[in-house]
Amino acid sequence: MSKIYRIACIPGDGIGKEVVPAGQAVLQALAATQPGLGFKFTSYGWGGDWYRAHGEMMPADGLDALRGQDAILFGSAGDPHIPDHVTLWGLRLKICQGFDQYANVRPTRILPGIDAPLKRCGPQDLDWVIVRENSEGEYAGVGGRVHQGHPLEAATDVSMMTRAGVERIMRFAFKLAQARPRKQLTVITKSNAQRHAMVMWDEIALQVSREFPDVKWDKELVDAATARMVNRPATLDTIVATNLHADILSDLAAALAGSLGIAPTGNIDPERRYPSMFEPIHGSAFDIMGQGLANPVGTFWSCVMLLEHLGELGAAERLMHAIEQVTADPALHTRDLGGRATTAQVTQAVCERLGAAARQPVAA
Ligand SMILES: NC(=O)c1ccc[n+]([C@@H]2O[C@H](COP(=O)([O-])OP(=O)(O)OC[C@H]3O[C@@H](n4cnc5c(N)ncnc54)[C@H](O)[C@@H]3O)[C@@H](O)[C@H]2O)c1
Ligand SMILES: O=C(O)[C@H](O)[C@@H](O)C(=O)O
Ligand SMILES: [K+]
Ligand SMILES: [Mn+2]
Repeated sequence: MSKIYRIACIPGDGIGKEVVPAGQAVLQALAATQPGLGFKFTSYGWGGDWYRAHGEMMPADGLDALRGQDAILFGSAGDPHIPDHVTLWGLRLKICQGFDQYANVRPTRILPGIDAPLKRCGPQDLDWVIVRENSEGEYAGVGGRVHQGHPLEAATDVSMMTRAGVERIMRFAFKLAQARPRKQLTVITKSNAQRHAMVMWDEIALQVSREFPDVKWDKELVDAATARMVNRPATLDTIVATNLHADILSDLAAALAGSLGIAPTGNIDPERRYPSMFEPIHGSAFDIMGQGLANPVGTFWSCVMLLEHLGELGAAERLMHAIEQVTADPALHTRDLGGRATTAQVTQAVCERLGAAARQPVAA
């Protein structure tokens, strides 16, 4: 039985336009070497260029086009000539919130061949998954601005947390921690300073923890967590944090594992009411866009997560193996990793490794 998955591709802006086609190329190479697996890609030219032409980042009814797809492969929202809040809210958040993709999952490991910056941290010491609450908190969008330009101008961004929202992300994180070998979860908080919503966050963590007696868990204030990530990385495994805290911690995690260009993410609707969306955690990278220098590995690893979400575990494993063979070779490192390889060379190398793997005789 042949399965053709429908994948919506939204390159967006900046290096998103370079890494998403690279991701499609490796998925295509995977399908070409695996009978019974296929992809039908539909690309959407939404983002900054669409905004210049139509006055919005994506069409008002754009979610309807995505609704019937099996998954979404996303690049980045962010254009040097459009305010960042317009691009982010008009595209990425419109999809994440519109499809209630409330669990943002961000694995970090030091891949083979990567020279990570911490001198006392070997690959075995850093193997984390950060679970980012992806629907509310600091990204609730609640707030306002009045009397602009006047001395009495005022502005607020209100972090909104709901019991339902916190319960579901805690449950997701405990379940994920339970499925990992160490069964260990660290709940990131700031309930010393933020005395309402973060206190509720802590209380709900404790309540949900009772459903998972086999998971060891602890609590860490977010500022101390940054130091722990650097000084005692091996004491962490699964981590759950609010929308903004996890956004920040995951860029730090990516840097500690070698580069922002490697880190993947899935914006997941665990209930599968809507398609989930996979993307590298990085943004448009204005400083290198259009030069063919972007590291596509974060997008490739996001494709692995996409395949896992679709239940294609064998294909996911094959792709991850090909990625790791390529990162193991310093001649195939892009500039962010200290190398000279281009996006195209890394992409071709992963496609070649997939072809070679397909030709290996299958062990009986
Ligand atoms: N999910 C998203 O759509 C998303 C995520 C982050 C930032 N953004 C947007 O992107 C724009 C730029 O944001 P920023 O500069 O803070 O973050 P960024 O992630 O775009 O770039 C930060 C630094 O990391 C480098 N970098 C990032 N990805 C790389 C890759 N694949 N290969 C090599 N180097 C890479 C960049 O060159 C830059 O020096 C902003 O508009 C921001 O809002 C969007
Ligand atoms: O806050 C943002 O800009 C986004 O969350 C982005 O940084 C991301 O990590 O997706
Ligand atoms: K991105
Ligand atoms: Mn981010």
